[in-house]
Amino acid sequence: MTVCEAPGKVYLFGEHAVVYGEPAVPAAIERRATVTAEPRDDDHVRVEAEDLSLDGFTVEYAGGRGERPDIDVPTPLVEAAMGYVDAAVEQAREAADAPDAGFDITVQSDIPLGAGLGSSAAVVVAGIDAATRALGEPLDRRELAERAYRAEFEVQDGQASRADTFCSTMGGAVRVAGDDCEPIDAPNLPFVVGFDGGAGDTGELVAGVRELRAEHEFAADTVESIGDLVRTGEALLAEADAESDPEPALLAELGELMDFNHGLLAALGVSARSLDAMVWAARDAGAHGAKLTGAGGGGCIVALDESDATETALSFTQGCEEAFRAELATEGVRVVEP
Ligand SMILES: Nc1ncnc2c1ncn2[C@@H]1O[C@H](COP(=O)(O)OP(=O)(O)OP(=O)(O)O)[C@@H](O)[C@H]1O
Ligand SMILES: C[C@@](O)(CCO)CC(=O)[O-]
Ligand SMILES: [Mg+2]
Repeated sequence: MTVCEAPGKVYLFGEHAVVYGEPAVPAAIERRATVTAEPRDDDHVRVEAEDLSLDGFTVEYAGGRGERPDIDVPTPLVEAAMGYVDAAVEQAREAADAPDAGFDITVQSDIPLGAGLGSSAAVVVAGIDAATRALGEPLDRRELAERAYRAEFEVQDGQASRADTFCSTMGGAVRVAGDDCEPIDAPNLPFVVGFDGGAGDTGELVAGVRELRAEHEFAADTVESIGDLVRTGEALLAEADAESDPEPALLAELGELMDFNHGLLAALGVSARSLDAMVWAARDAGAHGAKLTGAGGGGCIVALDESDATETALSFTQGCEEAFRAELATEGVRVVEP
């Protein structure tokens, strides 16, 4: 039995624009998905994922005792729920050159699903790592990250960047632009997360931005402007001392860029009333800056605040279900049991 765990992430800036080759800077956070993989004697895959729940289904039964009910769960729902685990198993089989390998897989996670904290990437990264190790074919981290990207790319119908999967694999803060992925030195930033209890569909939201961008030059310019602000942010991080606490002036400048980034994401149509409400609550509480994180549509915002004020304000904000401080996860995917 092999157990691996991989972290979720917040975007300091650059989500969505990163899909079109602009740079982005995500940072891994100490919320993890844990995947257990146990090889089987046959080629079946059995998945236990207790965090996945279906909204509703129909059961049909003839009444005879001992007969199995026919449970009607719409195929797209099952596919949506299972897609990432399935794609991770496929990548592991291919990497280990074991097309018929079967597994018992268990997924547990403290990353909310579809909320912008990279739950899909964490599940895919930990899943591929656990399954390849269970087959005795561990991958180096670059190859693991690349395969995890391919899995997300496939499930999201070609609408994915390498940012989430690379960040979850490596841990810490990273910079991703196209296929250029590098860990970067960044000071330990005081991230506070607000979660509205909801979710957004990453594939759909990315497709929406893609359409807008194709239709209007000003939308394409907006995507480019996000890239410009990320380049400004990167330069600030490069000058900062990664070993000591961030200077107030750095936090103020990063915060300003985060505020700007949220405005541009909202212009691209990926914010939501609940996300805007949490962003404003954070700013009113004195956060250096606040923005939605990840695909948007619902889910989480991230703010910068070294004091408790933002977390407290968010916990009293209507529409915010949970507020918490997110510590930087300096270690990416790791083995819990060999
Ligand atoms: N604990 C889990 N168990 C099984 N599958 C999971 C789990 N967590 C996430 N997933 C898979 O990931 C999907 C959510 O991925 P999606 O990309 O939409 O959101 P996200 O990764 O949380 O947010 P974002 O991509 O915006 O950062 C779920 O529908 C499910 O298929
Ligand atoms: C919206 C997006 O940029 C981030 C989702 O966490 C999509 C991606 O990069 O794959
Ligand atoms: Mg995702």
